[in-house]
Amino acid sequence: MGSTETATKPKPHAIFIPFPAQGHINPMFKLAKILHHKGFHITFVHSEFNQRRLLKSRGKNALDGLPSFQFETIPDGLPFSDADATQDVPSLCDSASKNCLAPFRQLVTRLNSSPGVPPVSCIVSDGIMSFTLEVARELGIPDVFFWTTGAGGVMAYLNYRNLVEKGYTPLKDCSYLTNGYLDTTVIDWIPGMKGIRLKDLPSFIRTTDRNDIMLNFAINQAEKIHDASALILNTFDAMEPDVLDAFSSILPAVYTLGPLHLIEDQLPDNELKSLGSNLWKEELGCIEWLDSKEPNSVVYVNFGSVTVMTPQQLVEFAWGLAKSGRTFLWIIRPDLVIGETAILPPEFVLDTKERGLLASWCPQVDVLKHPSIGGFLTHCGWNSTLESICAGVPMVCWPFFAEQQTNCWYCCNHLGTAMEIDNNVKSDEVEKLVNELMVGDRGQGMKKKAAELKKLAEEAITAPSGSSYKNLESLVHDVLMSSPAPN
Ligand SMILES: O=c1ccn([C@@H]2O[C@H](COP(=O)(O)OP(=O)(O)O[C@H]3O[C@H](CO)[C@@H](O)[C@H](O)[C@H]3O)[C@@H](O)[C@H]2O)c(=O)[nH]1
Repeated sequence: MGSTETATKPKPHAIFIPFPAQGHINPMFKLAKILHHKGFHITFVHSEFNQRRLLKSRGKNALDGLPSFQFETIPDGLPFSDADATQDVPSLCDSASKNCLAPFRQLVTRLNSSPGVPPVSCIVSDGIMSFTLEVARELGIPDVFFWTTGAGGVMAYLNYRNLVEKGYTPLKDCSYLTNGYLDTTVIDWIPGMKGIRLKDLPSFIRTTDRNDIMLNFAINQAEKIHDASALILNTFDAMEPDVLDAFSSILPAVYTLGPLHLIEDQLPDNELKSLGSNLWKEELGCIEWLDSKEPNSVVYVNFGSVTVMTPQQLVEFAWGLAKSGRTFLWIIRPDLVIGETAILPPEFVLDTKERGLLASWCPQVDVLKHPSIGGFLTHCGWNSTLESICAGVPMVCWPFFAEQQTNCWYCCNHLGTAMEIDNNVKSDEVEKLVNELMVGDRGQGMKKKAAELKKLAEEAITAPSGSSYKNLESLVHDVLMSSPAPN
């Protein structure tokens, strides 16, 4: 391409629209930064609700953006709330699919008539915000879906309709939730997921209602993948080879680009790199506290941005940690406990004050790669799973909902980097598994496996032959800059 042509041709303009929740925003934000570094003009769309939270947690300039990296907002369709909390997920899914198309279309129209802004040339849409396909079709531009789960999660959701048609879900009645049916029913026909039980499939099958919002939302959104220009996953080929192999005959264009936080890490230290996406204020003192601890001595406890638990479950975790005698960093989100502020027993606080640090939110990637962290007690969200593996940290998993059960199954049974804690959590089991994780033979074996995967993750993003490195190059050149619109 000649220099005159380069000077006149507008930049490619990618509009990013994540589902408005932390675990979705983070990986999409990282990809947006990476594409900006590659010369794209970026518009990153937040919900109005999250815009308020970002301004609160990151300061009034948080959404000023940079030249060619702009933030925009659209309403999520839920009633106004001033809370600094995770929104109700089923309501948000329902509302986003019904109410976001019109404001999104208006936004794109406005951007396309804004002087100095290059025309929107591609959409990078969260896989569960598939209403964007309509706008892509109208404009004749590619719409690439970013599913922020692992490949296993996507494969499971793609088989939800089969599970309904074969009669596995909805469950006949509530007794099926506890009578062993979920634990003993092995599903042997999902490609690439041999040996998975109903218990390990994404939690929305645990319903007795065929009209359940989340069951139907998952079915509908997963089926839309076939209409997208391509599918992006924040995973890497050596992490989920069986499912990814199985995808090759089902989905034509899958781009494994992960781990994106490792690619983000390689960006030059500048204003772009320092843009952040956390909805809660990070307590940076955690890192200083970790600096004072011995290598591999600290258990890190964090259940992500959506998990909630009962006051009793909180107390079981607390006493389990206390009885383990281990040093711990426990992140307790302000809205972690159902219906109330988290209250820990005063005896627990007194008992552990020399060796426990409690905080409400932290810079998790930095925490996990800190040398003093020896293990992670997690809910097994996909980002946490990937971030833990990339830091070579083994896990104890307490999956809460969505595809966390699937991630947990995969880490425990295939990767060998995790152990599962019973859903009906008891302090004795927490104590036992935390000690096994930190000093037991099993924990040491898991740590070795995690270290091997960490190396493979690093290889995946390395030029010139890393699978994620190559996929990113071909996504940019073959799809985002030149592909025709979906039919
Ligand atoms: O104190 C904290 C806690 C979390 N995080 C970050 O927040 C994200 C949390 O993501 P994830 O671990 O995936 O958990 P959830 O927030 O629960 O994520 C939702 O989205 C994920 C991606 O689709 C799904 O895998 C989960 O099931 C779903 O609950 C990660 O990037 C963390 O690094 C922090 O920076 N600091």
